[in-house]
Amino acid sequence: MAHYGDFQLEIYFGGLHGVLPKYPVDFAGLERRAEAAMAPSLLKYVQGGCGDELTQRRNAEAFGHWGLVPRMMVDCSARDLSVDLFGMKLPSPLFMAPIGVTGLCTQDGHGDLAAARAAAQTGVPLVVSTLTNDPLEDVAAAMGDTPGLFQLYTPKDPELAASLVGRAEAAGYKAIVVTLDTWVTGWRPRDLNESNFPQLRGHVLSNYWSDPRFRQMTAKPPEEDVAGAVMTWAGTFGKVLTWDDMPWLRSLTKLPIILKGICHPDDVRRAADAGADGIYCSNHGGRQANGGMAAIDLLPDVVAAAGDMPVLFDSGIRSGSDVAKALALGATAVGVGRPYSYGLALGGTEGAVHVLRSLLAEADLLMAVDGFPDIAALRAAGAVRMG
Ligand SMILES: Cc1cc2nc3c(=O)[nH]c(=O)nc-3n(C[C@H](O)[C@H](O)[C@H](O)COP(=O)(O)O)c2cc1C
Ligand SMILES: O=C(O)C(=O)c1ccccc1
Repeated sequence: MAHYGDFQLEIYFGGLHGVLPKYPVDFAGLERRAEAAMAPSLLKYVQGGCGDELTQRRNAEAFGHWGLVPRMMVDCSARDLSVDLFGMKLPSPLFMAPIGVTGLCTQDGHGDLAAARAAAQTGVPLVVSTLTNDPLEDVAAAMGDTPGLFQLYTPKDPELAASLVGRAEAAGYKAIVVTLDTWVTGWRPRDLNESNFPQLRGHVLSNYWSDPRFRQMTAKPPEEDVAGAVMTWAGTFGKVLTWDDMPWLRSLTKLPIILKGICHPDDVRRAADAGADGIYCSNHGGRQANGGMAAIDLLPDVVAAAGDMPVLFDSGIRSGSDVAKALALGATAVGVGRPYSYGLALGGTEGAVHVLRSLLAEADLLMAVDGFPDIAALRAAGAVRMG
């Protein structure tokens, strides 16, 4: 039986023939390489966060005060990392979180397609941002048999919202992830000090440019007047959503709706009452609000309130043990964010695949050593809070 952990032996055996891994297998090494390779403005945008980035740092550091307790004499020679999510049988609990500048992360500007191909190669689903350099239909087509989810930034124009969701459904996406925490952009000093905001320079707006409704909203076709179209985009980008909008959102699609940015158990209950199908616990990687708690510390209460609803999680996942801890604390599926952007920047599809395989190999080997043959066992064991 093949296991994700086999990547380890592949690397060691490669070394016997003088072949070393092309990219670092750890986050710190990966980030160092990305710092040297990426264009400074893109690096700032990806690496940076809100305020003094306290929440962003906490997100990653907080995994350190959660511990797994190993169990021995359990046969873990065969491991099963698969999970069920809305009827999809996924080979692993990992997914790629939506990253709106994925398109820019490869030099050719087609990073969204490169990420989609990484999804195709690994079976790790990609949550495709509203902000892409290639239209959502083209990104879906590059995913092969791996399911994709579409992340919606809900525009103020209701017809544009309906059009984007309808296109996603028609293109075969399996769920709509509605991001709630970004109708306005957080205070990001690294970007502000350089006036660095890629969208306002006309990047990653292809889903708008290609949209029939958006094209009705601009005076001239976007190709002829990028600056004008960008202003139309800025005018419609972020609708202020409240619970009263849920019936309308629900009416747009038959697909499962997942609400991204939910961190409070009362909001979980309201989401369930309002007809949401899934919860996505995340603080946007500390990019939107600073001063908050680490997302992983909020996950247990979110899971408890969610009952049978699946809970997706991201914010601070940097290693396979982080993945395992999020699962032990009740996440149904775990999102990797910044690390795969760095993988894309270093080696396109190959680099992203490397990052995903490294995370999965570490999680798999941890489960093997610690006596958890599958995700259910990990979840049943839980994690212990220290300090
Ligand atoms: C550069 C960048 C762009 C992002 N763009 C989006 C986006 O378009 N839509 C969205 O819902 N979240 C977006 N996010 C948030 C991610 O989906 C995810 O919540 C975050 O990256 C998790 O934090 P981590 O990468 O530090 O683990 C973005 C994150 C980064 C780093
Ligand atoms: O950069 C982000 O995190 C992001 O998702 C975003 C997208 C559009 C406007 C502001 C923030």
